[in-house]
Amino acid sequence: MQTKPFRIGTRGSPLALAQAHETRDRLVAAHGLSPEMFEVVILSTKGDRITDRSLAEIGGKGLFTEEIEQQLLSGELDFAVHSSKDMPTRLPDGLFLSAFLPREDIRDAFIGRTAPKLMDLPEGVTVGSSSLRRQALIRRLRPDINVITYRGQVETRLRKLSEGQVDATLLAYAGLKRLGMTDVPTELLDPEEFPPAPAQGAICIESRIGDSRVNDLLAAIDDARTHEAVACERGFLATLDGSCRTPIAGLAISDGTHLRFSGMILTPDGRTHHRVTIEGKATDAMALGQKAGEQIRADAGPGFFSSWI
Ligand SMILES: NCc1[nH]cc(CCC(=O)O)c1CC(=O)O
Repeated sequence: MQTKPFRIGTRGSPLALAQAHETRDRLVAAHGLSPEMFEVVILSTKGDRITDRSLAEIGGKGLFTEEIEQQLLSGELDFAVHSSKDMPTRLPDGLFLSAFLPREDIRDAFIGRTAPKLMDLPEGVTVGSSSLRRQALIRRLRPDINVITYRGQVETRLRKLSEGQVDATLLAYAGLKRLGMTDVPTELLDPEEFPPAPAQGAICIESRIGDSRVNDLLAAIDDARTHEAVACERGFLATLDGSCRTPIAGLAISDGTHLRFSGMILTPDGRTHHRVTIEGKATDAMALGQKAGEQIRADAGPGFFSSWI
């Protein structure tokens, strides 16, 4: 019988904490353990400390995970809870994404101050977003709109919006739901027109390869359909994403047997985009995502990527 609590690593933002607590609650319920068997350990990451520049500028993904992964590798943490969307496609040797919680709503939420819907915003207004994908999708649908980079925790972004720094912003509906802020969105965007980021809305758990004590514990709360869908989306991302500078969207849906994936890439100005759709066996999830990535790359041609990078 284990007596020392499992140490769960997380960032300290309200959203990160909500995700760590949801994971702990599910483990407690699945195993009939006492909540004291889990200790939530808060770590500050470079991505939390640097808030004045876009993620692409300061080095992209990895900024939210580096410090946490070091502590996983050194054994100070037993596992870590993350937004799968923030995870680099390549993890440090010795670590893997061992489990995924059932996925939340995958849609982007539009939060408008001067109009409730993206397509109803007055001409030439300013929308704040830090995501290259959201910026490009906005420009595609509303080329007249001025898009500015706009970072910070959910609460900070909403405060800046209410202070009038921007006319509207976009956030993942999943995050707002987990924070109990379901009344904040003024529109939920159609995923056909406004496809989500790969892995949006999915909480993942990262742990050490070969740590069977921890990985057996985590296996009980792994949601297979989410795991397959995110594996496919990350396969797509890994095939395309050399630089973190390409606006990429992708969504897979698995019914446990069969999986269907749709992906999209855009130029940052939103003027050009390409789409791909692929279907196959859920057990081939990652290979399907990679194949979709190769297809869309071939369809776009070399000029697509070299036009702005
Ligand atoms: N780095 C930002 C980030 N990473 C995960 C989420 C939301 C939750 C999710 O997609 O699971 C967010 C905020 C947002 O996009 O609004």
